[in-house]
Amino acid sequence: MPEANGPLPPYAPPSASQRSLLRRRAASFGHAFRGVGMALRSELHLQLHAVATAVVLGAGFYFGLSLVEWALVSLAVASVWAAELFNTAIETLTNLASPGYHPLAGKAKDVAAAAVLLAALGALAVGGLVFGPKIWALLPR
Ligand SMILES: Nc1ncnc2c1ncn2[C@@H]1O[C@H](COP(=O)(O)OP(=O)(O)OP(=O)(O)O)[C@@H](O)[C@H]1O
Repeated sequence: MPEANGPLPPYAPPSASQRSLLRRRAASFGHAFRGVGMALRSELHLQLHAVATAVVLGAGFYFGLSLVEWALVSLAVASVWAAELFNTAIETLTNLASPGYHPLAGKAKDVAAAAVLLAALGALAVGGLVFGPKIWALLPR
């Protein structure tokens, strides 16, 4: 480990194994973005989330949220997106594994949907607590 302000170690170009690691990491990001794109194209719920996210970000800038408020809103928005994406993945796998009716398939889908509901309720609570007082203050009295 070089001393602070000490001489920098000589530049070593990434080795072949490091380059392939970087390529794999970059490919993983590509797969993840492709997953978001595919889910967005097929799922109406996610399209609505995209609109809701744009509205929330716009409202956040309009009201000039504090850093902590931005952190809470970001977590709430991300948790709903994550829950929806997991739900889509579980629905897709369930349809593949059990195209016909099966109580376990129904259970998997219901539990995945419950996770979305929970994330959405949490986001609603955060949205109400962060934006509620600001909107209230704008209302004419
Ligand atoms: N293969 C199945 N076997 C048993 N029950 C199922 C099956 N598929 C769906 N269900 C039941 O029907 C409900 C709705 O399933 P569906 O696949 O239509 O999901 P959804 O919530 O309408 O999804 P989305 O609207 O996001 O596509 C499930 O939550 C589950 O209770």
